[in-house]
Amino acid sequence: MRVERTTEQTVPKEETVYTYDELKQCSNYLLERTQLRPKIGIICGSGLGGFADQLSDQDVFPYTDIPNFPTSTVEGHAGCMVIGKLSSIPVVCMKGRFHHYEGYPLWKCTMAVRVMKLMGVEKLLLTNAAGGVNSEYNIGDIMIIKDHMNFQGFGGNSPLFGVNDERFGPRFLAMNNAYDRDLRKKAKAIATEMKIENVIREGIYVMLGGPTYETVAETRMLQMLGVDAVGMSTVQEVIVARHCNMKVFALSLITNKCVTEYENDDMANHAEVIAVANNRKSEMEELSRRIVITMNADNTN
Ligand SMILES: O=P(O)(O)O[C@H]1O[C@H](CO)[C@@H](O)[C@H]1O
Ligand code: HPA
Repeated sequence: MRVERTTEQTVPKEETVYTYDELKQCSNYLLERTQLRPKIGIICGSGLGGFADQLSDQDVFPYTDIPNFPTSTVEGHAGCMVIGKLSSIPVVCMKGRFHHYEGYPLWKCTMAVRVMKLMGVEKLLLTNAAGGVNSEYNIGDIMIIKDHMNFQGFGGNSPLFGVNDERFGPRFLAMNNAYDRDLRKKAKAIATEMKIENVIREGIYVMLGGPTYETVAETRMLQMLGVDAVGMSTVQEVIVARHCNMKVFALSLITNKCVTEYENDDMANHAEVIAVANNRKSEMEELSRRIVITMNADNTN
């Protein structure tokens, strides 16, 4: 089902998943318009798209120009693909991701990961803004994602639902070590070099459907389950990236503390999420830059 918006109404329509050829059309469109051949892909979280501005020799493609592409509708997600060089390394960067709550099915939210794969991308760096569930986490902490809980999967939804196309990957997929152990270890060493180890955490991310933030009862449940941070993205992209055998590394910026007391009137809000992302911009960008250099130097697969 797809949700198609008109000015007055929301009309659900039948829709089938992208074919291999449709995704190939997208990757061909991009490859025909850039000299660069990136092997590293980046997906930027809410308010974190400024990362793409660091790239030199940029070729910029608004999603609205790329054939078959969805559009970004959320503030803090500019909605373009930037191909350029980061410290001389060719990369392709999504400045704006697609979320399930925007009305896109999970297979549609993740289509750009497969487009990147068809372009030749082998490694994926993802960032997101997330709420701190772990009571020891502070606003502005940067969490290296160690693992996730796929709540959509528990509920019977997956970006891999439907007929499996073996050209992308296998029908059944192991998900241990989804967030590459070696890259996580190296990222911690980089954080120490940068002298930001005091704000670095490593933990478990969960994606809920949104767009509501969590109730007190939901946050308490997540704490009991061992969740450290909660957001509304990333998990589906990681599943699709692992399905096509990309190496994955991901960072959550803790933009707010989830409320666990009924007497607490703090209200999570997107303006605060964007503001915190803006404040931590330089650390997130420098850490990500150094991780890209590390990913580029790593020849294992
Ligand atoms: O995960 P990203 O895209 O960073 O965005 C996060 O911020 C928004 C909520 O403020 C949600 O979309 C949540 O997922
Ligand atoms: N909950 C869910 N998603 C989020 C949050 C949150 O508290 N903060 C940023 N994205």
